Amino acid sequence: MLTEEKVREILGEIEDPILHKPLKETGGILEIKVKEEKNHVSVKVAIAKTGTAEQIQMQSNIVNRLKNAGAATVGIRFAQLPDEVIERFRPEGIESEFEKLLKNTAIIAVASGKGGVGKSTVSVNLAVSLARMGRKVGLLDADIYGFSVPDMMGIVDRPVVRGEKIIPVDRFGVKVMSMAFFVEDNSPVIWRGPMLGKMLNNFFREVEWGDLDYLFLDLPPGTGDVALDVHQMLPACKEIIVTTPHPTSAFVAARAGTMALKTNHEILGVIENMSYFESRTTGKKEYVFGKGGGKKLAEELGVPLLGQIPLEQPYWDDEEFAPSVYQIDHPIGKIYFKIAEKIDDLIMEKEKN
Ligand SMILES: Nc1ncnc2c1ncn2[C@@H]1O[C@H](COP(=O)(O)OP(=O)(O)OP(=O)(O)O)[C@@H](O)[C@H]1O
Repeated sequence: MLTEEKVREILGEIEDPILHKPLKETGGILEIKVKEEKNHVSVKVAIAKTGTAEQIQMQSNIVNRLKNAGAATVGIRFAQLPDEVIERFRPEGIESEFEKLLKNTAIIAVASGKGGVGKSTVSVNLAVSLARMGRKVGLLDADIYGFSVPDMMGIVDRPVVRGEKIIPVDRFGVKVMSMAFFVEDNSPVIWRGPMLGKMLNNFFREVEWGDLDYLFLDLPPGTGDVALDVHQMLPACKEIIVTTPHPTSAFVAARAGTMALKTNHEILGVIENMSYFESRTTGKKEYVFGKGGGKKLAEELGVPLLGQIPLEQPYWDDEEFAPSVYQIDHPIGKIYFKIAEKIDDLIMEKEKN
């Protein structure tokens, strides 16, 4: 008759197929139950990667060994080891999904000083424009309290969970993840700093982003905890600063820029939003929110002014309703496309050097 101790001893010697360490070292034995009357053993083990061919091999190895030791029947459940355990045991040369993402993807945080200047609108439209160019693009709505990306893109679907990973929602060819997907009925998120950092971490590590050329992060406005977390978590992250032409907006945005520079993050450039209103009938431009804020900010930070976006709403399209996505043939859609091309050139240039 098999005892729990004996089962533990047998399982303990079996190696995690990815980490090549025995389960007794990885802490991968989660549960052992022995039903004496039926001589049935059921176990739950955690391994570095579930759903692989190696898991199936390991499963038959466990069954064989336990049956050889006297079990009549064996039941096995698999779970995923926590990321921190995997990191501790990861053999040299094997990259985590997160490391791969950091290495192969241009991560671009879109920041602003003041709220309401159009940071989310800019993030969404840059992501969509790069996807229109044929790039593989992700967009993480890191504005955890003030999430708005899914609504702006007209997303009604919710992400699905596959294995241990969350699959982002695809919209206009962009893989989107947002806190909005995890709260009900637009209720407020009432969290403190550390929880926000943890959520951000989950968004990077537990979302199946796949291969991406670009991952845009729509940061919360200002220089708070989340912006700081992003800078610390993603050392290679680049930044785009959004401002309106108003001097105050540019003055406050400069602080977000300074924060990026102080934490050694490169700023790709400045985008001035709500730059002017252009009359359809006369073609006359009116500088409703003042003039020159974007140019001044770009000069101050020593970076290019990537573009100026006038005031206008997208065309409303009943079939593909997305309140803040400018169509490809919309005058503003064309401006975004040009800015996206500039960003792509800048990134390609840097890759070459
Ligand atoms: N160029 C534009 N023309 C007209 N409306 C615009 C333009 N850009 C943004 N808006 C509108 O301005 C409002 C604020 O934009 P958005 O939510 O993108 O700003 P934000 O800086 O991300 O705000 P928050 O601080 O809430 O994150 C939205 O209603 C948006 O539709």
